[in-house]
Amino acid sequence: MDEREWHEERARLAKVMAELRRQRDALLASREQRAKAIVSDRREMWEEAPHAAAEFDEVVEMAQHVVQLADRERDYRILGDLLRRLERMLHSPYFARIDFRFEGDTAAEPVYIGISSLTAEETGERLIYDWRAPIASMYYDYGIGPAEFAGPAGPVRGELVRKRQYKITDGRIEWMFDSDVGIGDDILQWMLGRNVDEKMSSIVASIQREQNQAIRDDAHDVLVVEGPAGSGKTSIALQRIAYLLYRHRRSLTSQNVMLFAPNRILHDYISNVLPELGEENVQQMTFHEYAVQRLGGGLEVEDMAHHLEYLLAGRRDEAYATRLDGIRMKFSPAYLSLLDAWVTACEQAGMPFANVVYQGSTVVSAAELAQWFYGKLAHLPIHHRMAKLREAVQEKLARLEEQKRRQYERRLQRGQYAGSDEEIRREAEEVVSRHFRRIRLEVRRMFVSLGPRLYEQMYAQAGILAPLAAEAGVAPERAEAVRAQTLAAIRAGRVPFEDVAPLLYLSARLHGTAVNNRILHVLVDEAQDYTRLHAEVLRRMFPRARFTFLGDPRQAIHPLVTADWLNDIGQVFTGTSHTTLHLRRSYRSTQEIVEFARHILPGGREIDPVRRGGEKPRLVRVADEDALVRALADEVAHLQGDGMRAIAVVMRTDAGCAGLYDALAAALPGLRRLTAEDAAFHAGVVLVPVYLAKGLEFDAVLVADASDYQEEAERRLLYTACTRALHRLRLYEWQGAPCPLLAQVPADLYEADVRV
Ligand SMILES: Nc1ncnc2c1ncn2[C@@H]1O[C@H](COP(=O)(O)OP(=O)(O)OP(=O)(O)O)[C@@H](O)[C@H]1O
Repeated sequence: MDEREWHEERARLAKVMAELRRQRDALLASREQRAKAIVSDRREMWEEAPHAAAEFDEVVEMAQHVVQLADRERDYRILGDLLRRLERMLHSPYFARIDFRFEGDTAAEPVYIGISSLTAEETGERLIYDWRAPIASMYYDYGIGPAEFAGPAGPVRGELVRKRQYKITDGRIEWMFDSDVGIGDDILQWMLGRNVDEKMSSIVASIQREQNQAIRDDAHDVLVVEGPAGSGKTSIALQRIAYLLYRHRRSLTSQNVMLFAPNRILHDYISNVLPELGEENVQQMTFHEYAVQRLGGGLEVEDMAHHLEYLLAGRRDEAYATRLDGIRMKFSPAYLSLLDAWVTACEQAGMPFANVVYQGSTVVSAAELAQWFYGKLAHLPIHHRMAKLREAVQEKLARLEEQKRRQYERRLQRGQYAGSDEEIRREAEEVVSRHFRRIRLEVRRMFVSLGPRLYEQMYAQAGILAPLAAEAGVAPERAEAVRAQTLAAIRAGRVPFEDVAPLLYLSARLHGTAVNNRILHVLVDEAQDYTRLHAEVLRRMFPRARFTFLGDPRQAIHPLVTADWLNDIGQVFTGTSHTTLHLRRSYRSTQEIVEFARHILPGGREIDPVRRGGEKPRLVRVADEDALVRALADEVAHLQGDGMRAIAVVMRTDAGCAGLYDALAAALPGLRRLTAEDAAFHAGVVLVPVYLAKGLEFDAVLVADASDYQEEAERRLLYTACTRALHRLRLYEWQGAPCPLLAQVPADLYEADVRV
């Protein structure tokens, strides 16, 4: 790039910076004025607040004051948001420019692209386009040559004649260069060569074409994004949220979007991306948190982490074997039919209603509920019946409350209570409505508990699992053992992981519709760890939502979960428009790490690493635990010397981490152990079980117990562990106990080392 171009670009940047500063200063002044007005409004309001016996006019005036104050406060907040956006732009106003020649024109127009748009106030000139604007999509989708974007009246065609990328920091151009294909690999290399930060960053400056398609898909109700480890699925989820919030800004706010991720650590790790993009964080949940919320208190619901720990580290006894048989049956497609059949049966008879009892007396009896349910409501579908039943109970309670209130009022009037009629009425109302609030809570509890009771009732039927057993390859008598085990758990108030989705499904069938109408878009990251039943539950619980599922079947860490339903999404979301996008490239790890990791999996060869060279992974053999600890400590020191900050010692289980922690912490002061109870990501040196490391990334990964991955079902687990690494990967085996899952990895893909 020649000096003249540098000069022009610097001059343009100076013009943009001057406009940004002008707008910032104007905003600051206007905000200050508003702040003063708010303070004086508040003071005036308190000083002139009408006294208790105020005239009607005074009260009306006061109410107007309150509304005006609320308006001013809202404006003040909006100004604050705008100001934050301008401050961010003052730091780095744009990251790219495309020059586009509209069809029929002779000259090309430069289009500068940044996190937000900017228009010059005096001239109306558009100085920067938001990366989400339709015209900006050409930056991601095309190289030099013919290009088009979606205009309001159809495609707008023309030619891209230049594509330029910038790195601007604190209003200074650090570098810029032109590229003629996609987004220059140089930039990508530069972005990927960095070290892991405390939190994930946005990727707007280098979104790749295949990713852009996923981010901007707006034509489908259900979108599935499948791609290998490090292909940017989590990044896509977040930039897609930002895109949807922009595109539908009149009808969609952050309150209407829900993001499911596997654990709180990951939630914390990604929590900066949306604010960085100028958007508020959306609602984030784990499926477990959602289940606890839906199923009400009083039940002990097992989460994924504790469940996996049990599967991987639990004692292999009779109970363990029974549980495994149970999981096989409960994850099979036929289980859904069994649950449906049970609901159908209960539509005819046997719904497990309970008496609603308050202070020893029955307010609504189970028999009465059943009479309504199977009587005048019998013609309705079950969830309508349930809604009507609730209404009927509410009405009955309202009548009862009125009756009680009158009774109580009469008692007060007859008694010693000294007060005006009005005071007596108010006193009676207060006391009685306090009681009825509690009764209503009891009613709510009874309805919420119907799901678990229905499930328990199903498991109380001998032979109920028999039809499933054959399909899941489980002997009939084993099915009875599963039944007894599940029944005992549910009766003890425990909900094992494999029963959580079924239970929620039953609840959804019962209470279905009226829930979560506010949520209009649900995104599910790490979708490969969900079963079809999970998806059925989500569909029913968010009836107005569109869905985005992002996952990688090769990283399904549950040994018995196969996310086949993701390939058959139309079966779950019948009657919706849906599509699946496949990503091929992997951005996280060096080429050497991807090469190594993909040999762990059958069929892993299709993964296309972005060409970024590094060191070969190293396989280290150690004699005993002392040698392991020494080798790990030396390696960490060495990696830190090379500038790596985020280093994970990954083990198969939490029990493994607990066993190694004391010895390793003595050799590595500052080591942190991450457990399922943690809610924050730390970019230092951590000891972590693999199922908690999923979704995260580290500069270097040290798989401390490679010898322990012995079973075929654990391939995906080992693959997931290895693919957390950006730059360096080390695996440690016991001498004489090689990991059979590494047998197919060609010897020239790693370096072998022996430490004794
Ligand atoms: N287009 C891109 N430009 C720059 N960096 C990218 C791009 N796409 C992905 N990355 C980076 O690659 C890494 C992996 O991305 P991300 O975590 O979103 O992938 P993933 O598919 O969710 O991975 P996994 O399935 O292994 O959890 C992140 O550091 C992300 O910032």
